[in-house]
Amino acid sequence: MSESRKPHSPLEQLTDRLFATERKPEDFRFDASVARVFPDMIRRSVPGYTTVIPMIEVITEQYAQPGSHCYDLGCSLGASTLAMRHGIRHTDCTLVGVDNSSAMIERCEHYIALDDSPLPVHLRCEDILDTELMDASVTTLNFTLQFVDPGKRAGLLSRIAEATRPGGVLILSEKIRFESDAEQSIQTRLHHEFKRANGYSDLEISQKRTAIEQVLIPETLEAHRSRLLAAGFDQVLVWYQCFNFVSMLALKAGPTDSE
Ligand SMILES: C[S@@+](CC[C@H](N)C(=O)[O-])C[C@H]1O[C@@H](n2cnc3c(N)ncnc32)[C@H](O)[C@@H]1O
Ligand SMILES: O=C(O)C(=O)C[C@]1(C(=O)O)C=C[C@@H](O)C=C1
Repeated sequence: MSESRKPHSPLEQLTDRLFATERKPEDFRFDASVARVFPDMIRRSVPGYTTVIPMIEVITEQYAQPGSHCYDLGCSLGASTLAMRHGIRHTDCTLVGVDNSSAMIERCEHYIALDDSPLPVHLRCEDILDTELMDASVTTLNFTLQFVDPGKRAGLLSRIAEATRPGGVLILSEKIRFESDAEQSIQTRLHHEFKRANGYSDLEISQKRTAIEQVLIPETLEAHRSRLLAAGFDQVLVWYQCFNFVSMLALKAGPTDSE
């Protein structure tokens, strides 16, 4: 077999060039071509991603409760799942990763197998809108809710809040939009500069923007905050922001919180 026809190993680190040449406009999907380059794509596209992932481990360590379930909803290749796995200190916790892209789940299995932590990871190739949630202490939606139909977001968050134990949390990372047009335009420009600094061309930035326009629907921080409170969480705080990307922590009050 010639060098160029060798099959890629499932874990080979490939550079994202998906939007580098002119292509016909099509909605972005998490298919096999995206799964192949995803570690490179998300690191070069989401400001703060390389900080958020290790902090998910720190937050999970604080809030994972013995005997509870921990969920990573929209786990992709398992970067956030592995951060949770390393943060969980209780051997009787059940860690579940869910994604409805079979290309992502297949590769995720390889990454999980390579990781040496003993806690089992249960992977489900399912829609997070249908997946069963119960007795949770930590749930993560790391840049996933933004891809869910806006009309279905409140129902999902209510189901998560209902499944969460007192003292448990939801880690919610999202691309956001801003009330003020002036701020929207500054933060978008800075995000695009971040992409440029990471080697993306103007063509790549503009074609990706068109591809995600109808698929990734950002909301304001206030919309997130009020919906999380309405869903049944007691407190919402922003623990990270870089340009138009934020990560929030939504908490359910614990048994000792009012003392
Ligand atoms: C930006 S990626 C998440 C990144 C990942 N959490 C990480 O930290 O590396 C979004 C993922 O959500 C998945 N996704 C989007 N909508 C979904 C849904 N309704 N049900 C299940 N997975 C979904 C996509 O397939 C994709 O893998
Ligand atoms: O907003 C953009 O330009 C992005 O590329 C963001 C984003 C994301 O936030 O998930 C979009 C799709 C890919 O999953 C990687 C990054």
